[in-house]
Amino acid sequence: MMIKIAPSILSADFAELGRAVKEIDEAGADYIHIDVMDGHFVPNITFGLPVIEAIRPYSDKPFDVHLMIEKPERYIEDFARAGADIISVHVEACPHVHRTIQQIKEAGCRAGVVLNPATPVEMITHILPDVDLVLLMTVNPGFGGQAFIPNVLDKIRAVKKAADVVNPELEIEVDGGVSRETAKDCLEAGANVLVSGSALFKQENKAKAIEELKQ
Ligand SMILES: O=C(CO)[C@H](O)[C@H](O)COP(=O)(O)O
Ligand SMILES: [Fe+2]
Repeated sequence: MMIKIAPSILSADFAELGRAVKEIDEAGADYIHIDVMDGHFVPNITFGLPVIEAIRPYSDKPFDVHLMIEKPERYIEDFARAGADIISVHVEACPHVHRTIQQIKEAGCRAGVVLNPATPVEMITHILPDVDLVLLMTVNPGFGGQAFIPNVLDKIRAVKKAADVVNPELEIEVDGGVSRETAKDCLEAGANVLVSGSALFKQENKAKAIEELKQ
């Protein structure tokens, strides 16, 4: 499957967000990864609907919206209208995750489901055929710049193995602590979408950094 890089704008300069989105678009980002946090599901607050709407004109690349919010079903249509192309919800935040996935598709978006590092893959086995993407957190969600949790590699392999049988088109995305070193392990384990925040935004030459991650 094609390797894709999804820079996380969590590490961008928020005072210059439009410019940052344009910069990573032109540097070859495949998706623009957007971390929405509510200060409740995770211990941090980032940004929401009006910010997504405001940055939408700065890139034509798919907006990959990672919702770290409680009861995300309340806002699916709003995020679709604000410009999301992919909406991913945490299984830990969704008691009726199958219903929420259908809701995302009905809103015209691709649907993703996310697992925290300690949540077993078995939690999503039964919805693998229904989702377009599985996002495996490789840090505890809430902040950029944390250390990669290597145990998650086994979960990548397990999702890949199951997806090959029931949903071969499934994208497997990893998020948190992805760098040149850890990217290789994730790709070998079966991931094809790499989120990168702090490691990428630290680099002056974003195009080179994106290309290096792919290699
Ligand atoms: O979802 C996230 C945090 O909850 C971010 O996408 C992730 O942390 C990216 O940042 P970094 O690459 O610096 O770890
Ligand atoms: Fe994220």
